[in-house]
Parts: sequence; C-alpha cells; structure tokens
Amino acid sequence: MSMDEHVLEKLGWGPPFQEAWRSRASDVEEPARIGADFGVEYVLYSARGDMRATIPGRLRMAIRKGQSVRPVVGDWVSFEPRIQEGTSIIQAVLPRRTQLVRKAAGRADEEQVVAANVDVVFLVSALTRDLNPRRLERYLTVAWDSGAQPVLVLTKSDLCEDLVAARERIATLAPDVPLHTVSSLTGEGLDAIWQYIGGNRTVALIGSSGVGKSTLINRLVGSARMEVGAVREDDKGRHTTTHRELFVLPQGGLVIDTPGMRELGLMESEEGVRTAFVDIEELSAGCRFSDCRHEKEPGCAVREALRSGQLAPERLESYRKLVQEVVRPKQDTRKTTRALNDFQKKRGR
Ligand SMILES: Nc1nc2c(ncn2[C@@H]2O[C@H](COP(=O)(O)OP(=O)(O)OP(=O)(O)O)[C@@H](O)[C@H]2O)c(=O)[nH]1
Ligand SMILES: [Zn+2]
Repeated sequence: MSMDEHVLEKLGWGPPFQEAWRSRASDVEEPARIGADFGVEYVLYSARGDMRATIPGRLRMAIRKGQSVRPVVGDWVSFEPRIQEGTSIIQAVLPRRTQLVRKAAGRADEEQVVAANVDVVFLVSALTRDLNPRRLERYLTVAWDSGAQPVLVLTKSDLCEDLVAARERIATLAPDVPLHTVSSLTGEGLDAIWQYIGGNRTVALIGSSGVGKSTLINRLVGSARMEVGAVREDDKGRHTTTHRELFVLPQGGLVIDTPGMRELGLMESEEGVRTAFVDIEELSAGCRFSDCRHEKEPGCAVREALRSGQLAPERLESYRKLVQEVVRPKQDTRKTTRALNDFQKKRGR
C-alpha cells in the first residue's frame, strides 16, 4: 500500500469509492474528502493535506439540473489540484454510501443533505425531564433513512435518578438499536461509546440543542478539536485559519459535527416510519384489511394488541402522528395534482 493510500484510508477511503474514482480514468484528478463546507468554498482532506477548493461552472450547472449532487461534508470527490492558484477544482462527487437528510426549514418539499458517507449515527438525547421518546422516534426514522447504523446515546446520566427505568422506557422504542447511557461530566459509560469510533469509520451525532453533543464530542475528539480555528502555515507561507466539520481523530476514526446537523429536523419518509415502527407494521399484517388504519375497522390486530397490553397506547399514538405527517400529506398532494389536471383538461376543452 502506498503512503497516499494509507492517508486516504484514515479518512475513510475504501473499495466502493476507489472503484468509482478509478473509473474516471483521469491523469490529473485526485481523490479527497470534504472536511468543511462554506457553500462557495470547501476544505478538502487529501493525500497532499488540506486543500481549498471550489466547484467549476460545469459542475454547478450539473447540480442545478439535478445531474449531480451538491458536495457536502463527508463526501468523496475527485479534484484537480491547483497548487499555484491556491484553490483546487472539484470535478465530480463520487457516489455516496449513506446520507443524512433533513427538510429545509419552511419548505416541506425540499430535502437537504447535511452529511454524506456516515457509518454510525449517534441519536443523542439527555436523561433529563426533556427526554422525549417521540422525538427519539423521529430521529430514528432519520437514521433509518440515512443508511447509517443508529446508536441511541442518552447523555447526562449523572442527572438521572432512575437510570434503569429510563433505559427501559427508551429500549422499547427500538429493541434492536444499541442503547448507551453516558455522562460527559463523570465519564461514566464513555468506554462503551469508543467501540463505535475508530477503524476509519465516520460517526455523526444528531440531537436537539442542549443535549450535550458538543460536550460529548469534546470528550471523544479532545485534541483533534483543538485544531478548530488553529492558525497554520499554507504552502505559500501564508497563515490561514482552518475550519473543520469532519474531525480526524488521532487514534483513528472520524467524527462529523456540522451546523446543519444541529438543526437536523424531521425528514421522515414513509419507509423510515415503517422501519422505526416495525412492531406496528408486523401487527398490521394480522389485520383483516390490508389498508387498515387501526381506527374502527373490524378484525384489527393492532387494536387487539392494545387491548391485550402487548402494545403501548403512546406507541400507537406517535405512530399515528407520524403517519399523518408523512404519509397523508403525500396522498393529499396527489389528490391536489389530480384535481388540477382535471381542471386544466376541462378548460382545454
Ligand atoms: N450534568 C451534565 N451536564 C452536561 C453533560 N453533557 C453536557 N452537559 C451540559 O449541557 C449543556 C449543553 O451541552 P452542549 O454540549 O453545548 O449541548 P449541544 O447538544 O452541543 O447543544 P447545541 O450546541 O446547541 O446543539 C452544557 O451546559 C453542558 O455543560 C453531562 O453529561 N452531564
Ligand atoms: Zn388494524
């Protein structure tokens, strides 16, 4: 293995990206990972070190036409180094393995990718009175949609009086998802978190403001984070400030912390809801009607489970809320489109 490949591997480089990059068969392009995204300018991590880069007009056009995705933090790209100019050119975004998506504020129809090629997502919630199972269920659907492995991380365990009860309450939401309680204050439970970090994997944290994401990242990333805003000399001898959103840990592994992640709202798809509520989906299979809404239909297996105590009423309640938000509006849009088409057809006649 060459020196360059070793550097790239530490950034999460692997066979799927390697193949995509090789198929470009370019003599001048090199692979790099997006370390920070400033909209017009990017910071790339490459075998040459950190590079500043922009998107050329051709790629910009392709993005506008939907022929290419816009590069985001975590993406692997093929770039053309421009050492003299000081700003390199991103020529292509390599196919993503995973992506974390959120709904743009106020625009129900617009999706925004906040990070790419994430292997593990920590769904962070604090063990305080704010602990909100409904919100966690929403984050779970975001995670399931992303393709990354979700891990529930409950922070501030030092503030929780009944850890066992809290754990149990959350564990029922997603029995198959690993669950960890930690305290960044006392360090309790942090050992278990380390198993997800390292091995050139990329970890991202999502969770509401104030749950302790930054504090946890600081505990994990430690010295690597100190580089944020660090002054360093570039290859022209100038002092530049580097900004990072993707952190390469000294002991191996990568952590993504982007501003977008903080606002990562609710981007659920029907698919995500179904995966997050697999228990209800499974029960539904026993309903008499395949399109049962589990309301007043006879032979409803879901309401039967409710009666027998097998299913918690809150669980069904939040399922209904999410289905209303995610599935129903889509049907409404279809209806509206159909009505509009009919209207136009009539006018055309
Ligand atoms: N007691 C206790 N307090 C904590 C713990 N972790 C974080 N805090 C405190 O919780 C507050 C919020 O922590 P942050 O790390 O800034 O939360 P955040 O999730 O990054 O918030 P945003 O940056 O707004 O997204 C701070 O005052 C921390 O000191 C913990 O494990 N125990
Ligand atoms: Zn039913």
